[in-house]
Amino acid sequence: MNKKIIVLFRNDLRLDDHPALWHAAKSGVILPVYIHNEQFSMCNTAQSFWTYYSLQNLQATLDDYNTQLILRKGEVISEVLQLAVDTEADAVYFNERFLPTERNEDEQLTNILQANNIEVKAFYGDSLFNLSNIQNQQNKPYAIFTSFYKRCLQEPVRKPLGQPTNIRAFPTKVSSLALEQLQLLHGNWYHKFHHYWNPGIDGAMEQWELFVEQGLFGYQDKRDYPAKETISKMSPFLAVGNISIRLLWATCQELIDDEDNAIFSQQIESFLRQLIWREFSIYQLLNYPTFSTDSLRSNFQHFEWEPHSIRLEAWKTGQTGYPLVDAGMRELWETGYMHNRVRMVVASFLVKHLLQPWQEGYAWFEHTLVDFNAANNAMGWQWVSGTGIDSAPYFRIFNPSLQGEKFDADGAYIKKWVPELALLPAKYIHAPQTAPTAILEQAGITLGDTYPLPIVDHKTARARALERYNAIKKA
Ligand SMILES: Cc1cc2nc3c(=O)[nH]c(=O)nc-3n(C[C@H](O)[C@H](O)[C@H](O)COP(=O)(O)OP(=O)(O)OC[C@H]3O[C@@H](n4cnc5c(N)ncnc54)[C@H](O)[C@@H]3O)c2cc1C
Repeated sequence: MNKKIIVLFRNDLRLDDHPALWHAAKSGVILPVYIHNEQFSMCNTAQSFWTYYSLQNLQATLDDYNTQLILRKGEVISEVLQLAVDTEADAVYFNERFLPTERNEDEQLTNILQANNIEVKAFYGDSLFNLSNIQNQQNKPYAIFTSFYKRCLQEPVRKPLGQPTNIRAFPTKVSSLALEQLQLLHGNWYHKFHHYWNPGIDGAMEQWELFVEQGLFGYQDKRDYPAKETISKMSPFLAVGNISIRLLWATCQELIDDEDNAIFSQQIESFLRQLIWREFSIYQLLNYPTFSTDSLRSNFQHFEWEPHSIRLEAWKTGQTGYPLVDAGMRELWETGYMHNRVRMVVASFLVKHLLQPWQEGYAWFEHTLVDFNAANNAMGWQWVSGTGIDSAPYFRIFNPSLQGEKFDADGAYIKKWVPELALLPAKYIHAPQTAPTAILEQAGITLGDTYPLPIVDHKTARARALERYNAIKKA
């Protein structure tokens, strides 16, 4: 009963429904540990801001149990082994992860610890379903989302475990680095993120309750409109595990089961469907280990991209002359987040209008998104680029101006993030170059000076992209 157990915290920075912690708390005394590996976790990203404040919040929550979170920096396997030896730990518990590099690391860690007679227990990680059990009738991975989705709905989702009632710390003191020594924060780019987010366990619960109260019951109808705040914004909390995906699922199921909510069940189910998109992305990462680096459709190896640093920079900085694209890219830089509809439009624009390899977009999102997640990011880019399985066909090319007219009809989203267009009437806001000179003057806009002219012409860019695509179709 008094086993000494090290519990590793990685992308599960919470106490609630944390299987490794839950089982360790029942079996002995605990040493909670977080090891920052600069090699794997990219430094100086928007997500390191999130991790920093999540760790701060996790430590504060553990204080209630008189337990210290031990922080270390360096190579994970040797750090864990050293800690286990120094503290005479009997066991190391952790929740599984999904990235190939992480799975490899966990496997090596397990082997080394076991070779040193230290028990290792790995618990199922942050997915709703046991994805390794999900295969089609030919015992192959599902390639179509709808079939995968229907299959998932037949699988049980384990109820969330809650928070351990008691956590008992190791009896002896163990040295820890101070949070600052992990050097997660560099420069001051992300200070402004505090205006928009409250990372950590408490912030996750607040955000979730707010969404259930104000967004969930209208989710399906409004989720595509970036100016309407009816999406959950749970993605950054899920990315580092401030909240359990199973808790979101269980809350929604309870609401669906409540007869008073019968007329809203479709809205709630639509939200659950998005959670299964998240499962589908993890599933692809598990089945295709190079998912986040290589196009799954092999004919794209022959695609003639046009790497171009000036175009790429214009896209990154929101200076393309396409207002919806620019609004999205500036929202991203300002807040570390971008609405899903706009992510699809900016991604399509980069890959198809500007002919930049999708991996460039993936890398920029990895750097700037507070919700960066390799599986979702890879699926998003491969879906838009037409390079993935069950993805949008390459020849379907979004017209960014029409997307704006459809999903931001009055231009409220654009006006918020591209303020130099704020005085332009809605009729012209999605394509300022079509506005008469007098209207531009009244709105204080000089195209090419206060706001860029379109970096490429839509029709020409579309034709060029289709030409390139036809070339690989024949290859
Ligand atoms: C090019 C591109 C890149 C993306 N990169 C990421 C990324 O790095 N991290 C990330 O979490 N999501 C990514 N997405 C998916 C999606 O845009 C975000 O999950 C969503 O915008 C997050 O906002 P939300 O939490 O308010 O979502 P909601 O609409 O409230 O959905 C709830 C949850 O469902 C899941 N979800 C919703 N849409 C998707 C989707 N299309 N694919 C997978 N899961 C989904 C997310 O976990 C999300 O938090 C990307 C999409 C595209 C097109």
